[in-house]
Amino acid sequence: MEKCQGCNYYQNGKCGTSTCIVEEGNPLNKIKHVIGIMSGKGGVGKSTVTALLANALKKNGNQVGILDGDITGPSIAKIFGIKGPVLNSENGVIPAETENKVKIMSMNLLLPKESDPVIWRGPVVAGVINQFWNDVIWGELDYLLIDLPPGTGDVALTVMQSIPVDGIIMVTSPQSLVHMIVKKGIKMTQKMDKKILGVIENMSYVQPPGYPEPYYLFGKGKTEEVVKQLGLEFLGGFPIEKEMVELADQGAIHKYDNQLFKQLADKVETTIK
Ligand SMILES: Nc1ncnc2c1ncn2[C@@H]1O[C@H](COP(=O)(O)OP(=O)(O)OP(=O)(O)O)[C@@H](O)[C@H]1O
Repeated sequence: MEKCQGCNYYQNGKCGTSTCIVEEGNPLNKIKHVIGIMSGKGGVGKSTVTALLANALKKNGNQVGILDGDITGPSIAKIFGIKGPVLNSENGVIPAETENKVKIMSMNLLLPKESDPVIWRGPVVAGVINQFWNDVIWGELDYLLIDLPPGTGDVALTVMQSIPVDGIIMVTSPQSLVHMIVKKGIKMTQKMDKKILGVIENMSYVQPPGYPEPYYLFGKGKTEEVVKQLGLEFLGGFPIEKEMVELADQGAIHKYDNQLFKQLADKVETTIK
């Protein structure tokens, strides 16, 4: 895995060319659509949004996979309660499967201990993404969601250059600082000629039990305004949700249901067909 540099990737015993090309992927895979979940800044809830969207797409009757592109800070396996190691076959790596039958490939499923750090330079990390695309037997999927690491670095670049991404969903939290950083992700996506499906605001508000109105800790409507100024679609605001975090911490995020994500899944299905 550590043999190739930059856009290079290790396949069939040799490194690919240094030019970034769109990869065909494993011939055993029939992946209809690829969607990247991105944000400029860390900790805004990308992995949470990825997991909840995957659940909603699955519930709508789709075959769904999640490629955890956050190689150095993977959290997808943990919030679904999945542990490695994943199995290898002669045709490639067999992804793990969640209780609700979402396929998952994450760096944590390859590490001896989930708390072991991955201390690799960017190009090596980017190479692993290509391997997760090429060497994992995803089989037939309607949607592969890629949970990108925060920022506009090597991994985001590799995903946009070498994987046929149909669209990007941007995740932000309501603070203006995050808006500024999210704009960088939006500009990068536009430069790479990828479609932005819209922006979702996570941790929009809080509604403690017994309170009649939602409380907007960081102000109401600012994200929507910024998103509209950029000519993009605002996909809605998801609140700070105690029940969801408790389930995620127990490794049972598949048990959480939410109408906003049902709507998001419906939207994805009608936009990307
Ligand atoms: N709507 C929410 N309500 C409450 N807690 C949330 C919400 N969304 C995310 N969190 C919590 O915030 C933390 C960060 O979320 P998450 O891992 O999804 O963010 P991320 O953007 O993927 O982070 P990273 O930058 O590390 O990849 C987690 O503990 C998660 O449970």
